[in-house]
Amino acid sequence: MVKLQVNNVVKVIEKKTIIDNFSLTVNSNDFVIITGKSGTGKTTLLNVISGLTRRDSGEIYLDDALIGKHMQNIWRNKIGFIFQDNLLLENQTIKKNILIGAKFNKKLSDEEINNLLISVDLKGVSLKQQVSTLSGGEQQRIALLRTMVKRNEIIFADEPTGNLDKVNAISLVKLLKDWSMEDQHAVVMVTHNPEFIQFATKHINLV
Ligand SMILES: Nc1ncnc2c1ncn2[C@@H]1O[C@H](COP(=O)(O)OP(=O)(O)OP(=O)(O)O)[C@@H](O)[C@H]1O
Repeated sequence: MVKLQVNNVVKVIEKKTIIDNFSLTVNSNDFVIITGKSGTGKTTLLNVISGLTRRDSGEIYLDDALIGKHMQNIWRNKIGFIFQDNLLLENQTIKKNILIGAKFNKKLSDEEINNLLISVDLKGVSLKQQVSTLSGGEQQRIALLRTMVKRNEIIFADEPTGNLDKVNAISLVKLLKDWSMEDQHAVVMVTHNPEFIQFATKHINLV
């Protein structure tokens, strides 16, 4: 099923065409990876097709509904974001950080949260523990959970492994991929790391 349809999108910044007639079909089970050298427009593209940034022309459809040039609430509830800087609430507990994501959805029991933590290899941490006591990789997994519990239909991720070492980076992308396959969430991820292409159902290299 087509989740997101991007047709001939153009983005011009300061008279420079950064995105030139870009088209993409994202199905509900797609794991799209966008690579490209620095400055090729990866972040700009992600921001435009996710509605964070206004496009100059072209069409974007989400679930067959044409999305206006400005992001709308109806669309916002369907999409989630993961960034390099995960912006957790440093002085709050693991539980509180995860539940921020569940706010618009349902209340999760401690047992459900513990099961989620196990699913991202964080067995043994306490729900009352401050997130600041976790390592960078562990914090990034909490950020991933926070996004997952929103159950958005499509996740846009911009260099989500940027702060992680190689082992943690690959493990995070695997988690994202497993989750997207199990629950049929689409993912569109921007990365400079060609190692992740192995996980892609669609790969786009910007030049
Ligand atoms: N707000 C802005 N004002 C001016 N130029 C911009 C702006 N945003 C992006 N650009 C330009 O658009 C081009 C693409 O930038 P973008 O950040 O999308 O590339 P990128 O592929 O994500 O790069 P990197 O891998 O280094 O993060 C660059 O030349 C950048 O200077």
